[in-house]
Amino acid sequence: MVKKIKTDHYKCVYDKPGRQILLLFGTEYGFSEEIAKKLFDRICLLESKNGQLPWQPRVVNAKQYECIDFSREHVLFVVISTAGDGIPPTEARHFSSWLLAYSGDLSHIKYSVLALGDSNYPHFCRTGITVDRRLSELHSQQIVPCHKVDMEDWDVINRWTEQIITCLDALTVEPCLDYLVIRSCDNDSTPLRNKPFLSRLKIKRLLTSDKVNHEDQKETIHCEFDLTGSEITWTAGDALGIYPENNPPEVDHLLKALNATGDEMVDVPTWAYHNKPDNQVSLKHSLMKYFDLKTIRPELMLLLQREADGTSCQNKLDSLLKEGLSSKKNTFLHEYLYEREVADILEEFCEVSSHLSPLDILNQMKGLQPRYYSISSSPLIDKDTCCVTVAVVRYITLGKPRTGVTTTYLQDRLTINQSCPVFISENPEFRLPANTDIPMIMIGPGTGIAPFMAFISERYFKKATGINRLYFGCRHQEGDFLYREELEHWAHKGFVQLCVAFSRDQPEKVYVQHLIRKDADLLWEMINDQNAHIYVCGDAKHMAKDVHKELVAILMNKGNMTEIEAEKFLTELESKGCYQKDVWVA
Ligand SMILES: Cc1cc2nc3c(=O)[nH]c(=O)nc-3n(C[C@H](O)[C@H](O)[C@H](O)COP(=O)(O)O)c2cc1C
Repeated sequence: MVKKIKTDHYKCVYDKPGRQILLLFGTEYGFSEEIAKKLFDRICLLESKNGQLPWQPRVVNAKQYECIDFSREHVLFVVISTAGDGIPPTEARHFSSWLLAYSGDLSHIKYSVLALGDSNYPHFCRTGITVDRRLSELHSQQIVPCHKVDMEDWDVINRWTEQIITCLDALTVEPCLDYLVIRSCDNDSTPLRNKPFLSRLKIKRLLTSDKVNHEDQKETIHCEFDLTGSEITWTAGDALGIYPENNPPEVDHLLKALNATGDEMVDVPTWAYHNKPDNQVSLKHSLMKYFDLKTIRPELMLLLQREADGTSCQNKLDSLLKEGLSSKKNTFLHEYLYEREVADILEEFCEVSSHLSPLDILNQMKGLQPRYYSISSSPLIDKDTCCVTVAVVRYITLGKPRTGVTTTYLQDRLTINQSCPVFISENPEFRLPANTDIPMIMIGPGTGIAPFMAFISERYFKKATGINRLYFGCRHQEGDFLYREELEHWAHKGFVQLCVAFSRDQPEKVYVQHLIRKDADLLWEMINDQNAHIYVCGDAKHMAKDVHKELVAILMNKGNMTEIEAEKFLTELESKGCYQKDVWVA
């Protein structure tokens, strides 16, 4: 059986005049690209009315914005996410800076922006909002209001898409011959998300103890990747993107649920790294490398529902989908999906899924995305070795053991001297102070310690004289005190002021924010008199918020500020780069 799945028709070249549309995406994790391509497909389905020439959508990655002649573009749809602590995705940063600095007239452009984000982060959808505002300042005409998407809220995405489709119906655009040639400017040799470097795993070591037997024992590893021969450069504070492979028994399980052998040949999907057009691989290979077996897209449920007419699955599917696809409005569906993987769903609704072809199902599956880990080593010390700190994810849902894809790939499957695709994700808003005398307050519990290992080793290497005060937190002193030896060595030398919160070694929980509260006088002096830089790394949802609250309390109590003044003070520190965060939502 040889069938096509999603050939790369997105790279099409138009050789006849038409009405052109630019679909520009800026992505860190691939979702913006997926939506831009969906909009492309939707536009392609539009029929021309009254003898008008067809629409000619072109999907372009914002990293290639230099190929675009904006004076020749008339219809622009931007799909862009926000990354880091409210910054544009790595590959869209030059575009974003260019747009902010551009002072020409873009009044001929009709546009709309879809801003992707996650409301758990303080700067929700900041990049999309900024792009929307800037286009409006440059006198472009907004034809559909900017929509903000909270995580994967398909209700909002579909609403935006449909508004665009309706708008296009009434839009008059002068047809012309397409000028856009993308490939000519895609000559950057630096390994990036879609062009990773195959890096050898040199060292892997367990950072947590396998001797003590706590019930809540963590499993965290340190991995060292060899970058020799790559053109990769990085700065302390950046992250390493790693492409994992799925677990073979889980792939076999899914193949069984798909009624496939795995030997069927399929096209390499369009999002695959090292994508060669018209390349074919076995279905098993494709599932190993390119598909997310864990996340169930609501579209898969819709597909099953469409096919469920008259079967015993119909009621269940109808009730799951009754409130729509939105994660906000249909928590019932999303909680249900959260506990399951693709194979579970296919098995549960096998009466329907057994009538679908593997390709029907594959076309509703999410692409396997790279995962990002803050780099825990400094390039000044060894530019060819890039280290990461990874907490291995294992959990149980519905009585079945589940695993995090990349974390167990690194721990259980990738062996020493084997290679995997990696690339750098820059984090320009998380940087050491240029002046080595500046004191630093670093707050990084758990794997949040990673970039501080890079920061401290770099400052140690440079013989920096500024104070390095580190707040680290873990569950148990004997168990998950990550990099204990290195940290205690630096502390012993007086280079690091080490403050550790062991949350579960006593009846009452102690976290980093509690230590910060106790050090209020000292921290106020460091911030107010010594212009210390504050760094926070780790969980955005709880830890970073609690630490922020504690900093506000210090400014109020020790600096006699009102809450509003304290918040303003921290915002100013943030805008001067003196309060930086590298946070994530687990
Ligand atoms: C490390 C990290 C940082 C993020 N920072 C923000 C943020 O500051 N503001 C926001 O609204 N969303 C933030 N997000 C959420 C992403 O914007 C959201 O997941 C989006 O759907 C990703 O789209 P993409 O795959 O096209 O990059 C962050 C996500 C991650 C993993």
